[in-house]
Amino acid sequence: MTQVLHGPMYADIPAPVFTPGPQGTQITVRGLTKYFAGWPLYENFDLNIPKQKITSVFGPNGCGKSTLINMIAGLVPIDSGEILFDGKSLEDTKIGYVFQNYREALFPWLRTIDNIAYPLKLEGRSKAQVDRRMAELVASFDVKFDLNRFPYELSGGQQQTASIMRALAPHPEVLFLDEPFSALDFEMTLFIREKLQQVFMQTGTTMLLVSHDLEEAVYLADEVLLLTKRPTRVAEILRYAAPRPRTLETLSAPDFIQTRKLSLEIFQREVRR
Ligand SMILES: Nc1ncnc2c1ncn2[C@@H]1O[C@H](COP(=O)(O)OP(=O)(O)OP(=O)(O)O)[C@@H](O)[C@H]1O
Repeated sequence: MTQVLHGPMYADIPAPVFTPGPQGTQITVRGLTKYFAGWPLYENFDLNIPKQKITSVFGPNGCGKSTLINMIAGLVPIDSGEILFDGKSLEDTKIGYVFQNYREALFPWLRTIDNIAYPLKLEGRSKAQVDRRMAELVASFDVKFDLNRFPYELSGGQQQTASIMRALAPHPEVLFLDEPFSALDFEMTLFIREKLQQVFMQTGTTMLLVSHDLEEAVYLADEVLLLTKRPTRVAEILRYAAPRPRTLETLSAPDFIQTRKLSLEIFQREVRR
């Protein structure tokens, strides 16, 4: 008589159990898979992004830094996997997004002030609530330019400042920034970088920042997420705990230099692999 030694060959494969990240995790990514034109970019990718921290995303060209934050922010569909924000879905989470290309980010037919207030109006806030929030934003960004101008009448740095103010207006739980400085000159980069740091210190908003510039990535970060070439995995996550505010002196401090050096070594190892 034939004995059945194993279970049924065609039993359904059980769905993987969702394992939440450790205490203090804001975004949990599990089993994320994304193919472009039949080629895997991410396959079964897991990640925990900490709450009330700045995470910088750095990695080889084309490894999928922008696609990663765009998938988490719901701008690019995923093939499979699960992404939760503090245990909630994206639909139940307030997010803000700052695009690299500020020229196309603001509505050209709205005055800058109305661009910034736009998400508050979408939320149905009263005029008094909008005015109060606008006053707070103007104070915290120390805005010196005329918000009644149209975006095309502003400099690039002023437009990007307005984009960041708009993204922060509704008090997002998470702020996504895709290379927010790359289209700005050096002076404006320094200015906006400091503003972002100030806002972070005031509000503790979780930020996920894609950067091409390693110095900038480390300077702002609590964690540097280093990615591999595609199919993309986490190469390493480096913690950088220098106190804030970080200043020009930070750039020559031993722990900053050490973190940047280690990031560069990991990056080069992954590029050569
Ligand atoms: N809509 C798309 N269709 C096909 N391929 C895409 C699409 N979007 C992105 N890709 C490919 O996916 C890969 C990752 O792109 P992504 O822009 O996310 O990378 P990145 O790391 O941000 O790039 P970079 O370092 O150049 O800014 C690239 O090879 C890109 O060509």
